[in-house]
Order: sequence, then structure tokens, then C-alpha cells
Amino acid sequence: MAEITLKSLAHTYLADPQSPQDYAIREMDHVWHQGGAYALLGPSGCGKSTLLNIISGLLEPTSGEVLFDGEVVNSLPPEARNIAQVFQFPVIYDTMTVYDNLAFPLRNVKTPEARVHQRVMEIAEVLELTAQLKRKAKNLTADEKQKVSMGRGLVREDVSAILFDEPLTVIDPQLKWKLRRKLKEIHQRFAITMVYVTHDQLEASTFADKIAVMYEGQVVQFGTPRELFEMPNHTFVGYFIGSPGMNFLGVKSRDGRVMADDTELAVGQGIHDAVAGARSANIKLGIRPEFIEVHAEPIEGGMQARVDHAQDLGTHSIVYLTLGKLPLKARIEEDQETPTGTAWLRFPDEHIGLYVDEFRVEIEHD
Ligand SMILES: Nc1ncnc2c1ncn2[C@@H]1O[C@H](COP(=O)(O)OP(=O)(O)OP(=O)(O)O)[C@@H](O)[C@H]1O
Repeated sequence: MAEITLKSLAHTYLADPQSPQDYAIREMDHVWHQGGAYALLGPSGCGKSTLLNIISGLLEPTSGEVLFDGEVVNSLPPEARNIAQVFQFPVIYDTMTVYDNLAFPLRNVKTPEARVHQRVMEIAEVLELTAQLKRKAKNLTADEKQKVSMGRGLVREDVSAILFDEPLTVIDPQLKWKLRRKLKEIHQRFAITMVYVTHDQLEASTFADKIAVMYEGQVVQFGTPRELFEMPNHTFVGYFIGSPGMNFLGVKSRDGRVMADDTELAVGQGIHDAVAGARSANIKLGIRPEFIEVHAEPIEGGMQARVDHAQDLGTHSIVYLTLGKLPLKARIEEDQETPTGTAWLRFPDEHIGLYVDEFRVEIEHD
């Protein structure tokens, strides 16, 4: 088992890179601590698989170092790194039985047969494969094959880490939820470092204690699901996490007021000072739909907005609003009145994030 450190790591697939855009991984430093359950979350093409393949040794980075427990492993081939990897599609031996497939990684490292049996039975039980153990892998369903593939990744206790690259893609939605819970259970039982790649925020937050959000080849935030929700560090995290994502309004300071386009925003002095003091003209105010106060009647300090429509989602509604010329989304709970026509909005200062050149800045509240 190992702590995995990435030091000044960068990777490009191009022979002659000219700009940061040419890098699949832009220079980064990151630590995956021993025993953690982590997710690597980001949209298609942000560099997740590239990063995983660098850690497992399938790919050599253009620059920087990969360290396992402080030892540089850049030149070690995958088999010497002692990493188990589970891919999107099953990697199993069709002609072998399920039992032999699960036993394979253990027999490969000369594990005594009694121990092989113990481990195979244990993993088969957790993954509910016991009844299939004697069957040939080729006769299994796609779901069952992927479970065997995951079992092969999980069966060795002595691995440095287990890397999962979107392992539940081919799994039926009902079973997906169950398998995620199983993985979590396995993690808690065996305390192996696990890194789980996905583009699905729900999948990431049900599995991981901490999530690394990747965007354009960079980890833009590494935090608990709650931190990512409450304090997104980067506009991309605000937009990507949450459903719907965070509202962002381009703002500037004019005559002592905070303006979004031609609309004055009712916000505290601390926010005004931060907007006025920003070193760039790219300033965005971010507020989550959950934190916008929406009133059906005028209230003191409320900003008047037009209600365009509401989407009833059963336990809550999403209201689509226009403030001045700017579109906004707000979440209204079941027991709250959904306004029609006009609404009055308040942005509580403590729930406002301010982003300069896309990164969150500190606000000194009064
Ligand atoms: N073998 C390759 N040769 C050239 N470019 C590649 C190669 N593999 C990936 N890329 C490019 O590197 C970038 C990162 O790709 P990567 O597959 O790591 O992203 P990802 O986040 O895993 O995406 P997905 O979820 O779609 O697999 C993309 O721009 C991709 O086109």
C-alpha cells in the first residue's frame, strides 16, 4: 500500500508542444494519501485517463515525477508498480472459470493455494459472484463479466493502489448503485488506496471521501463533496458540481456600486471592496441556486426579477428568473411558495463566492 505523489507532473502527446493547450496534463503537484478513497472527476477529454495511465506506468510522463512512498517510480514498468487497474470494459479470460479468473492475479504472484481460495471466496461473496464461480467467464452477462473484472482488481491485498477507470459504464443502472456501495464497503474493509475516475458527480461523491476535480489537464480543486459544493475554488467546479450548477454573473464596480451588466446588485460592503480591488476585469459573482432567497412579495433589500418559468421536480422546484438582463436559476423547496410573474431576490453575503480570472478570492465580510 502506498502514498502516491505527483511532482511537477506534465504530459503532452505532441512532439513539439507550443502552449499549455497542447498538454493533456498541465504541470501539477498532487498527493493521494495511503488508504484514501478518492475520485478523479471531470468532463470528457480533461486528462483523467492520461493521469491514471501515468500512475499505473502504462504511460511515461513528458516531465515530472511519480513517487510511491517517496520512491521515484517513473522508470518502473506497470508490473513492477504493484498497481491493480480496473477498466471501463471487462478484462477477463473468457475460457477460464470465474474462480480461476479471480484467482489469477494471486497465483501470478505465487500466493499459497489455501490463501488463494480464502481470498477468492471472500471477494466473490462481496461481489455476489459465489453462485457463478464454476461457470466459464464467456457464458456470463456483461454485468457479471465486469464484476469479475473488478474482482480481479480487488483480490490482491498487497497492491499499492487500485485504480478504477469508469468501471461502471457498462453496468445496468440498478446494479450500478449497489456496486458503488460494495466498492465503498471493500475500501472500508481493506483500507487500500483507491482512485476512481468518473465524469459523474453522483458516482464520485458516493464513492469518495475526497474528490479531485480536473479541468483542462489540471486539478482545479481537491476537497470533500461538501467543500466542492459550498466553496468551489474555480468557476468550473461551481458549474460542474450541483444540479443545476452555480449561477455566475460578470460584475464590476461603478460609482461605489456592484453592477452586473446594468443591474445593481444588493450585496455587502465586503463584496464591493473585493470587486473594486480586483486586479483583473474578469470578475464573476457566484451563487448557488440553493442559496438564492426567492420571495413572492417585495422585501427590504430585495432585487426585483422576472419569473420565466418553474420546473417542478417533486421534492423541490427550479425557478428560472431574469434579473435585469441576466438569467438565474434558484431552487425552491416543496413547502415554499413558488412566485409567478415577479419575484424579489436576496443573495446572502455568506453564500456569495467571488471569482477573479476564474479562481475564488477571499472576501472580508463586515
Ligand atoms: N493516445 C493519444 N494520443 C493523442 N492524444 C491523446 C491520446 N489519448 C488522449 N489524448 C488527448 O489527451 C487529452 C486528454 O485525454 P484523456 O483520455 O486523458 O481524457 P479523459 O478525461 O480520460 O476523457 P474520457 O473521459 O473521454 O476518457 C484529450 O485532448 C485527448 O484527445
